[in-house]
Amino acid sequence: MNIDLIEDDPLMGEALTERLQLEGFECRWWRTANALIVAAEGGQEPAAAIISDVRLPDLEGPELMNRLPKRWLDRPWIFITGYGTVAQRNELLARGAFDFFTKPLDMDRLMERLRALAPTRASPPPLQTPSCPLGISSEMRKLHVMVRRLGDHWNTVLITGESGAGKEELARCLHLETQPTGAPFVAVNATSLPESLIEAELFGYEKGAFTGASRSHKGMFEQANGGTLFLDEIGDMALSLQSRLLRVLQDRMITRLGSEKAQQVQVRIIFATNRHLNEEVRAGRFREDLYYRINVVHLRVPPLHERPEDVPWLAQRFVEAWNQEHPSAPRLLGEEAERMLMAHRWPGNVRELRNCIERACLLSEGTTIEARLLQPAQDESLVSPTPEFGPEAKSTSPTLESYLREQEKQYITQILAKHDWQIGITADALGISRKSLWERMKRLSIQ
Ligand SMILES: Nc1ncnc2c1ncn2[C@@H]1O[C@H](COP(=O)(O)OP(=O)(O)OP(=O)(O)O)[C@@H](O)[C@H]1O
Repeated sequence: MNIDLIEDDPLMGEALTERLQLEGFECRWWRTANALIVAAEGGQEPAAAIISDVRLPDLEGPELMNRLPKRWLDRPWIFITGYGTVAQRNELLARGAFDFFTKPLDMDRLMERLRALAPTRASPPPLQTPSCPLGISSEMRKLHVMVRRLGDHWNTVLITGESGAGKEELARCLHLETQPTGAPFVAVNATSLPESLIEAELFGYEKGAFTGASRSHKGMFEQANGGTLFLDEIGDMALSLQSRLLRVLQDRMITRLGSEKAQQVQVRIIFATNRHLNEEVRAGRFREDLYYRINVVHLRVPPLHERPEDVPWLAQRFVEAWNQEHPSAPRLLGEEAERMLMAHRWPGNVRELRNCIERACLLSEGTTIEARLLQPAQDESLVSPTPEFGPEAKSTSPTLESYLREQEKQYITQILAKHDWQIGITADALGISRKSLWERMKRLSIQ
């Protein structure tokens, strides 16, 4: 099915065109009402459906309907407006509009509406995904099917979901399954560092760009060149940084701090957040234009309690990972242990489950993991501070835990400071991955 899109805003136009094409629609994009009028008067046939902005620079969208030959009015018109009122909606519908959407635009609902208009459109054949690396639940399988469908055609993807649900895991899967082998995957957490440092981390800097910049440094965009940049916690990013990011999205050009020279990067970007970005837009904390630009394809990772089938499957994977690392002390999950895992709600999601299994493997005295060891640690169940696994919850030593936590925090902070808060170098110095460092910084509230 083909679609005529009339939209003057370049960001909105690009985002809509990209999404329509990903959904399998052909899209013809008109930047002004006049361009369309001239083409229609010259004999141009209308597409199967028309999407139009209400407020165009040269004409109001509804007025445009009056200026076009009749054959153009027989098509379903869908209007988009930033300032929708009930009266305007009723007026548009009375004039024959098929539907009316207000901004922030719900892309998924718009696509649903368009798909309903093309019931006979051959839907893409279901993909065979015999093994899904994300889980066995139907929700995770569906996500995997989506990943495969995106194939090589995506530039920007938004992943949402609760903390620890597996957004980065999904991002890695998207990268691995759609990018050439060996292409870089660079993950960066938008809130892990103060604003000034995150800019330096993202865009890089030249020697002497600021106090402490003793040598030039390649930013994350450059490091991800030819591959994927995963930008986590995008909903918490400062507005000034959002503006810079928007410019990069427009032309994929970056400029190191302290440099005059812009350079082109070929980077696909995956954004992730555990916030509702449309609410952030309404509250003025997130740029509306950036929201449109990144909301082209939206994948939502459901929290673990919405897909309980994945709990024993994931637990089993974590035990297997332990066994591979510790072949002399193999562990086994018994039935009682599995029942216990299934009974918990996992407010900290997969991260909490993984930590719980790792701890139980470590503390287990025999091969079969004792069910009593499968209690969530108190500081991981941030959403529900009360341990849900019975009275044994009190058997660990909080004093030792809090002591170790404080030591860990002090040591990491000290090494971060020593390396100018550069995540990559600090992670190397500590002998852990960047991701692990971010996770620890988050858990220990290191700002
Ligand atoms: N499908 C999965 N298979 C194996 N491990 C997983 C899976 N999903 C998540 N995990 C593990 O759970 C932990 C949290 O996952 P991840 O970092 O992807 O979550 P997130 O949603 O990005 O969290 P945050 O919002 O806090 O950044 C990680 O250690 C990850 O390896």
